[in-house]
Amino acid sequence: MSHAWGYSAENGPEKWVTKLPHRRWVPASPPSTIVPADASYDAGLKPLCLKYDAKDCIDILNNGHSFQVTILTEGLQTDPISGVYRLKQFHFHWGGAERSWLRLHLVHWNTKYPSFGEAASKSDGLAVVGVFLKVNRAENAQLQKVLDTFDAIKTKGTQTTFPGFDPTTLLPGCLDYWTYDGSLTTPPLLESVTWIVCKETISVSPAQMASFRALQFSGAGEAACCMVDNYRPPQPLKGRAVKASFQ
Ligand SMILES: NS(=O)(=O)c1ccc2oc(=S)[nH]c2c1
Ligand SMILES: [Zn+2]
Repeated sequence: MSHAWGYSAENGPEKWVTKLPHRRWVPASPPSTIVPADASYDAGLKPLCLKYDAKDCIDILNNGHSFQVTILTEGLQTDPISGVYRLKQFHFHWGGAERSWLRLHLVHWNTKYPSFGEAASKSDGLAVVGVFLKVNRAENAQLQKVLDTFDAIKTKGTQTTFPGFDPTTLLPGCLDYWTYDGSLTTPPLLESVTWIVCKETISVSPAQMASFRALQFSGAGEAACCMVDNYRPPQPLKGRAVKASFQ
């Protein structure tokens, strides 16, 4: 596997900061769990309104860290921060003791900037909607459409078309959320993310969790390395305020 960043002991989160020599500190990315008592209700926060049109769904790619679905559609219409954000891609992270959790990240960029790349370097450039997924008996039928592509994207660098998928089908029914400023959870760890984390979770079955863990970090022809624990461990809030859209 390449010496680039990853999630192993050799190239994992403890080593990432060494790859960012210009950084004297490790930017705080979102804590993996939010302590509701630490959040303060903000009546000024707008309802989370997510509208995506599946007609421009592009493809699904195993990028060696996770898999990512790229969709070119309208994104957040209104949001806790001003401006219109466009969905760029969504992906997942998964792991934990007893293989117990997954995180969905819907990545949006502020269209006041000319591109995602430009936006990613600006403090108000990105908005990532996070949804926690819990493993229990229930199976999410819409999510299964994503998992049905896994045979075609088993190894790093493989991709396949993924037409007509609407990511809103993966969202919980209630869109109450917490929001706070943070960073990307993977290199380059840019501090350009407004995190918007849904209070409600969605469920996946153990069989669906096993499908995620059967993907591989490794490329075809390399020693197989299962894609597991592809997440950055929880980071301290470092004094960042967490606001809640609900009481
Ligand atoms: N995991 S995440 O913080 O949502 C996220 C979103 C977009 C990204 O683009 C690069 S490059 N790294 C990224 C990490
Ligand atoms: Zn992510």
